[in-house]
Amino acid sequence: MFTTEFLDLPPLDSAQGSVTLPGSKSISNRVLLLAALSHGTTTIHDLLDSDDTQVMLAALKQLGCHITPETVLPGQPIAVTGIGGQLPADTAATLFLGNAGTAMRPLTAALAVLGGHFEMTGVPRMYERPIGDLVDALRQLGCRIDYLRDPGFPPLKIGQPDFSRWSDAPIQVRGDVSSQFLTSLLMALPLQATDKAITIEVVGELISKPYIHITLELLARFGIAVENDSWQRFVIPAGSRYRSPGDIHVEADASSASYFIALGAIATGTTDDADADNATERKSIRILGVGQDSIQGDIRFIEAARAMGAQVESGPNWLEVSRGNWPLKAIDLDCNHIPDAAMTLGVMALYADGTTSLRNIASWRVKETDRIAAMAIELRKLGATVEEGADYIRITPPAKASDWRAASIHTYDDHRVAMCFSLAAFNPAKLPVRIQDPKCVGKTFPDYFEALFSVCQTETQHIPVICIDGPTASGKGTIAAEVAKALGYQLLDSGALYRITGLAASRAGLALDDSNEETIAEMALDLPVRFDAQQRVWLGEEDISAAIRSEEAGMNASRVSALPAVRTALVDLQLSFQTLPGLVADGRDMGTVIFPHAPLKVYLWASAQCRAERRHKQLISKGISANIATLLADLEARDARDMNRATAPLKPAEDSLQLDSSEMTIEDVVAQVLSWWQERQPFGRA
Ligand SMILES: Nc1ncnc2c1ncn2[C@@H]1O[C@H](COP(=O)(O)OP(=O)(O)OP(=O)(O)O)[C@@H](O)[C@H]1O
Ligand SMILES: Nc1ccn([C@@H]2O[C@H](COP(=O)(O)O)[C@@H](O)[C@H]2O)c(=O)n1
Repeated sequence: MFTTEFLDLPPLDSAQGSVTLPGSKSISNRVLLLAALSHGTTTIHDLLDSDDTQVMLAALKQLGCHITPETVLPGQPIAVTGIGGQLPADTAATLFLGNAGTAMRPLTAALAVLGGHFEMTGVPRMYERPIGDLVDALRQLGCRIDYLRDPGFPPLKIGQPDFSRWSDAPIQVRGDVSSQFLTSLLMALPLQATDKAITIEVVGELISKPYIHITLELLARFGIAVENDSWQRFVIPAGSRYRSPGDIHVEADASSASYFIALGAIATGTTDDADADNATERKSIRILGVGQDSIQGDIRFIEAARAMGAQVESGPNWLEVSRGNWPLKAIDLDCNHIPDAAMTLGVMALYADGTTSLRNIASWRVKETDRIAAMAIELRKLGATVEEGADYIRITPPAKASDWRAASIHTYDDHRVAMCFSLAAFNPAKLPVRIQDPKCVGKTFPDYFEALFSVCQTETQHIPVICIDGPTASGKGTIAAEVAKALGYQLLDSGALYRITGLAASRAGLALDDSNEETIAEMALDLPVRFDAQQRVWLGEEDISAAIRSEEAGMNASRVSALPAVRTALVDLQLSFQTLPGLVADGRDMGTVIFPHAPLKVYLWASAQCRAERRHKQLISKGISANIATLLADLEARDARDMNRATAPLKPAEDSLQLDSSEMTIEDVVAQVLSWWQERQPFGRA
């Protein structure tokens, strides 16, 4: 997951490949709660690991459920042993539910029926999301719920219910604000329907019926067969008792699929596809984990995408999408049946041939943010003309490529805003798009951007590179790593490649001079080298991170790096690091030879004395004894060799910015490089 302040998406060209989507949030949190309320142990496969499921899991643990393993581990099922329909008397807890509506509302209902003493808390936005209709419904039954701040909104205090006041009358709940209120009642009331049936009556038109469909399907899997009378009355039968189904699989998130369906519709061809008949390969995006058998309502996003021009094929749990009509066709659609996925249509509208109207979306206003307002503001930033109303949005795309704007998208702590606006990076003006606070995707799809980049292609020249060159111990490696971290970019420590080559050659007993130039170059071409996520360096199965960092390894690197054939052998490997979303490369010739067109080149230096002192401190801190005078002599020798060799000598690129870091702290240097970088972006300062 990208945890940077912002993520800059370079202009993207096309997309092709296959993605496996994470589990559905709606199904994951429902299954977790149902498993928790059941008798027995439920083994849940493919559970989503996200902010919202994490708060649910934490709450269930607080309520005494046994959960193994304690956190969701990739590829591993999670086992939840339920409380069997009742909590120990006087259970008390304060539950923090973040901004997870799928945790706050159903848990409130279940705990209000079970009884105990609870405080239901969350993030500030949760305290702006209505819950009054659910509380009113539960109070009809005799549940005790108080508002701790504003009436109608969390935080809430839950006490011991008094069901004696309930006359068996149907429980009434509004259906036109959020379907989560009805879902919450449907999941909580079986706990009370042990002796007699309970009827729920919906007041007003029920919105988002597909989400109720998911709830009913899952209730059936846990032994509760609710009678659905035309979506207006729901009867929970007498004798209801939650029973674990044993194993249950969570299907992939159909709302998350919408971004990749849109990607297929927008980006699997290019506008330059003049001679499609001769195209040898039909590009497509294959989506794994969800398909035509999905129980999720948002799977009907496919119909809307087809109406706009997407070509979609499907199987039970897969979809394959490619571009059909181009530009996309503008549509006018009642989106009540796909409230979440419909946001994606808002961004697809940027690529349409006219004005797209998305109607009946009032529920957008009470989601993670006011989504109608958010979409309108951000789409306008990109150059679209937008009209918004209480329950609709109308989007007219920029008239021509030059009307598009490079925008910094505010994401309102709303995962869906972040994900759908990433699709604006395919704009015909080839402008980058900045996504602020990209980690908000953690709510449902923590690795969304990684998945996106894995299937997107763009011209190499569009993938930005920041070069940091300079003499030894000037701080290049340290600064490059920090800058890459701040921007979410890849990191190339090119010196490590020469160090590895030097190590491998000296281990092979070769003299590191031109008598072995070709042999060492061949070794460099075939190095089984790998950098892992912890920045460790592997040569085959051996972790050589420490071995290549000695002063001797640095000197050996300097020797092999003076051999032109070795330098040539390592070029392709270095170029291969230039991948989405961008690269920070440190070395001696990054700006002069390897990435001559890089948009920012920094030549970082410091006085020799200062560098010798820094290296001395660095070695001492690692427990390696060192002597400043010797270090100074060694680094001056290394500088001389690096600067005076015939091929790719160390020197500032003509268009580089020089930075003397002798009197600067690491933080100062990082800030300076980032500030230079910002100055080159079209978004202005973040
Ligand atoms: N501006 C700075 N102020 C103080 N110390 C610094 C500064 N920049 C880097 N250092 C420290 O100097 C030491 C050397 O830095 P680093 O290893 O990043 O240099 P380098 O240029 O990559 O060296 P080499 O080319 O030998 O790999 C590290 O201990 C680092 O923490
Ligand atoms: N682009 C580069 C990077 C490094 N070298 C040579 O490797 C030596 C070790 O590099 P470090 O950055 O890890 O210290 C260095 O002294 C250079 O001789 C290079 O030539 N080109």
